[in-house]
Amino acid sequence: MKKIQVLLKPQCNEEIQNQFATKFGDQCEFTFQGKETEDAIAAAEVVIGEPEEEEILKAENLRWIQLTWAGADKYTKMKAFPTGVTLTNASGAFGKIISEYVIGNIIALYRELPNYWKNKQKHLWVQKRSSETIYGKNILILGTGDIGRNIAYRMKAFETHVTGIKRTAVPEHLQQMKEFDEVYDLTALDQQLQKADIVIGCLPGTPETKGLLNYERLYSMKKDAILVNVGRGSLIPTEDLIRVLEEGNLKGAVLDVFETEPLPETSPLWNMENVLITPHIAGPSFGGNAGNAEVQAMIWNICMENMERYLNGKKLKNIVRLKDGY
Ligand SMILES: NC(=O)C1=CN([C@@H]2O[C@H](COP(=O)(O)OP(=O)(O)OC[C@H]3O[C@@H](n4cnc5c(N)ncnc54)[C@H](O)[C@@H]3O)[C@@H](O)[C@H]2O)C=CC1
Ligand SMILES: O=C(O)C(=O)COP(=O)(O)O
Repeated sequence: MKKIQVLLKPQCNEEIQNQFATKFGDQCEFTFQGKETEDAIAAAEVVIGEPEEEEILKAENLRWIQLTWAGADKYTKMKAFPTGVTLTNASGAFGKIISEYVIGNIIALYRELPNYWKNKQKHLWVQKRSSETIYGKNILILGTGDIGRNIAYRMKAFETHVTGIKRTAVPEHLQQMKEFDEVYDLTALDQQLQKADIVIGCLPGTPETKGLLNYERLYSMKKDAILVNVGRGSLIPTEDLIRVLEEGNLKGAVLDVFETEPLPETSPLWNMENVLITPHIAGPSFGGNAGNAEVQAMIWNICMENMERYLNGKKLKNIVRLKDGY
């Protein structure tokens, strides 16, 4: 029997390589990271990881790409994504780590911790009056997927009121999604934005989410509200956010993702004391930074479960719908 050619793009230690070989070696031949030749790319039926656009176009036998990221926008935006190739993502692996990032940064902003970090460097003992709590706040979470639910679940421990916004009409059973106090579809966004103390974006980058939090919507938020974005930067037009912050119409922001990444050196956001910025590290996979062992284990589990499904002709999990970009 001819073996299925599988290209594994992310860094993949010996243990993982052995697991793939032991589980699937009878049916598959693997090319691991760093060993990918032109021939291996052309022959690949399956790619696990994030192939470059030109690799996808060269892979004439390609049937399935299993991303190790949750965000699929790099691929759904491709003009010539080959028909007949199934795209699946790694949603399910990032919720826990990102929710810790979100809560930690909200507390840092509320208690003005960066100010104390600066003072520490100067050996300065200066007490400020910033003592805002998460307790009792209205939290609005845009996107009720893995990340949104994990944030909601943890926010409940702070005795908050948590509202979720999802894409489509809310069936009755979802109106009672246990992590949320309330769940609405997108038509409720404008009304809910006005009530929230903390708005958290954990939406995929799609044509529908692009520019959703525009100037008018940001302006409609409470003046002492804060905004967090850990989904995709395309949700918030940067110029609109800068304007609303410069006008003092938002208390502050926690931003891990941006319309343009890296965030340009000249962006006024860098100089704003009430804006916390990180360079797209909230939910690390195998990218530029070293990553987190638990997250990576969850990603490999998703990949291996789907590999098993693929080989057994079962429906894959986490299929990304190319037509609406998510
Ligand atoms: N900052 C970082 O390091 C990371 C960012 N991400 C981003 O976070 C996004 C979400 O990740 P997961 O929660 O794992 O994905 P998920 O697929 O589990 O959840 C996405 C949620 O967004 C909702 N949604 C989609 N389009 C919508 C719309 N137009 N309006 C309202 N709701 C909509 C869906 O209903 C779903 O509940 C990813 O697509 C990715 O872009 C993911 C991992 C790391
Ligand atoms: O999974 C995603 O969508 C991410 O944004 C993860 O990004 P990273 O792997 O840290 O480059």
